[in-house]
Amino acid sequence: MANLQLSERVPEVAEDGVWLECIETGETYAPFESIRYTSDVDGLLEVRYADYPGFDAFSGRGVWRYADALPFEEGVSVPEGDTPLHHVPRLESDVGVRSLRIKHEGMNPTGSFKDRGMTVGVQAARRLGVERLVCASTGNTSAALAAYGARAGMETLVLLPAGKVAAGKVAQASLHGARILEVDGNFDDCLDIVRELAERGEAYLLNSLNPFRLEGQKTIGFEILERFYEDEGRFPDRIVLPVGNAGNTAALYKAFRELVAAGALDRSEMPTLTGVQADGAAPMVEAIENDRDSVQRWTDVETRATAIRIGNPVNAPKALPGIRETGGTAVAVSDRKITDAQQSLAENGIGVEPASAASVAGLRKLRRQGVVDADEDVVCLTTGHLLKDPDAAVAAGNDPEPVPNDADAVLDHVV
Ligand SMILES: Cc1ncc(COP(=O)(O)O)c(C=O)c1O
Ligand SMILES: N[C@@H](CCOP(=O)(O)O)C(=O)O
Repeated sequence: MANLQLSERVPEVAEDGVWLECIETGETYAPFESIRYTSDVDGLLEVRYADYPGFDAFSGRGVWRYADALPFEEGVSVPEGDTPLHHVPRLESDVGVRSLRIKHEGMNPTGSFKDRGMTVGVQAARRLGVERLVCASTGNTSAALAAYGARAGMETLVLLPAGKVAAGKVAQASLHGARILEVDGNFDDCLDIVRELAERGEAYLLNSLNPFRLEGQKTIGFEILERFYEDEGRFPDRIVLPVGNAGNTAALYKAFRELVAAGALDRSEMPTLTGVQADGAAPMVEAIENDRDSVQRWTDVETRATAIRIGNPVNAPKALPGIRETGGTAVAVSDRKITDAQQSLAENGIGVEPASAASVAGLRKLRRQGVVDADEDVVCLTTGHLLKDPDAAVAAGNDPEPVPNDADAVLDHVV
């Protein structure tokens, strides 16, 4: 059973009040010594700090506004974070909750939340002096790693499941100069290979197994709480998010635990974490429904929301306690409902890729089931931009209508 308690003792291995801790064994590690943080460690690592700051310590903008809660003062930055928390009054009344806001992470520089992780993760790579970066990806991680690796002047390898990555993401990885290695397997197979490369010391792994990645991603939680409080004078009751490798679920829970440790948030104020997966790739939902402490890997996964086509969420040991400790749940939705939600968001002016829309589809389902109450304040996380997956957008949107090259004929056509 994972121990996610934020310890009070500062171990000798700490550098500037920062260390790594195994969540299974409690073993502590120097933060910037080894690039093989997956080999001799029994469980997932988490970054721990001697001090946890409250909201009043934060200043500036974007991810680095939260530098006091991060392992570095600055990172390899494009810059990232500071994404909108949209009001959606029509969708709010359609879903039937007291308030609904959309935190649109698609507005990050490469179009997904991964940038928040990479600004910290690639800085860690710099600090470690590594030259070669690697990731497995359903697309967005590869786009972000390629961009941040390029900015840091590092060699970047990305392993993708052949034929299963949306066009916009491959285009990004390609133009930013990553070597794109297409594997005849799914994302989980790619991650197995990447872990082995990292364990052999051949490259620095920048998937969300890397604890520094999740430090950047926890700033989503800080931003949501700060902005919501500024607007409404209270914290949201619930955050609904799509789940793939479960990094964001783990990262948001860490943000809440740190704010509690700082005395800036009461435990009872932690928003309820609510994960959403696609019907065809729902191992986390299965674990929650069966009250299990770990997930069982799904070897056959399929969904139109290719970003979350994942059968073995590596952050489950951090994320399952996050869902349970906040009183949350997890739910699976069909591809049809994901597309409906993508269309609803688009009708409200918010363009997202399919995986992102899973959050709204999940909220609708839970509201219908009465799991979410009508008097709740809810934030849905939308994780990637519409242009990431142009084929899905074209399939879900209106078809172009051919018209003659003549103004009168165009008017005749539109009346
Ligand atoms: C667009 C998008 N949404 C959601 C997810 C799932 O996020 P997580 O892996 O943090 O659960 C991913 C990648 O995994 C993604 O690319
Ligand atoms: N959706 C992800 C899958 C990998 O997730 P990571 O957060 O562990 O890097 C992607 O975009 O590749």
